[in-house]
Amino acid sequence: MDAREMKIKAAEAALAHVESGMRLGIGTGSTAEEFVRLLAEKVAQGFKVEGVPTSERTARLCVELGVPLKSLDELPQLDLTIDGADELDVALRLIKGGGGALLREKIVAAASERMIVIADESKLVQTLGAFALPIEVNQFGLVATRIAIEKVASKLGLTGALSLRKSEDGNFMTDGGHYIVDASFGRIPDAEALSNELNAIPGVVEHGLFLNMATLAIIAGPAGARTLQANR
Ligand SMILES: O=C(CO)[C@H](O)[C@H](O)COP(=O)(O)O
Repeated sequence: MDAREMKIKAAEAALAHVESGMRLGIGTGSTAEEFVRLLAEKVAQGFKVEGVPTSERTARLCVELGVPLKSLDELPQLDLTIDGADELDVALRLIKGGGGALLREKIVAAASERMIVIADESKLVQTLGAFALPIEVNQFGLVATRIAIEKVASKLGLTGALSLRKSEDGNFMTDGGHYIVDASFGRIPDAEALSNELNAIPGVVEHGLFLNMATLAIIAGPAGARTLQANR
């Protein structure tokens, strides 16, 4: 089974948790897109859902495939969000934001009663951090914010480079008009401490550590999909 087939397996298993009439948060990334494709097939057969997309990219795909959308202001309380992740551990701590949608993804997940993460097994790690942590920062004061992030990293004994994410035509810009600094820490032994410290930096708009948010993970491997339940 190749990586795409594993993503489809995880997305199929997630679809089984979706009931007609649900208000759904819809994630961003290649795994979430497999979910959107499957969801669109059900919608075409008469399944009723209303989706809130976590990015412009996801919104475009939903519109193209006929998945009905609302804004989060129209549907501020959601039943379930289905989203991918760049890394997760068995405690269902996540790193997200590889696709640059972390701010809207976190806002939508926080507005949802439940969050199901879908991923292929390559995303499951012992300790978070091999994937560079995306940190969304305000354009104003970028240098000062970088210095503040470096100070936090040093205080927590984290080493590794910070790099400003680039796109083809300059700095990568999020849907919210912010930049992303990717922090290659290698290992993040205390994700809670790092999250708290980053939250206290004014120029940090949001970061990609999603802690205590996912309620279930569906991990697909060659033998099929298995679930990990949050222990809370
Ligand atoms: O956080 C994300 C986007 O901001 C994605 O969920 C994450 O990058 C995983 O993407 P993919 O399913 O393509 O591996």
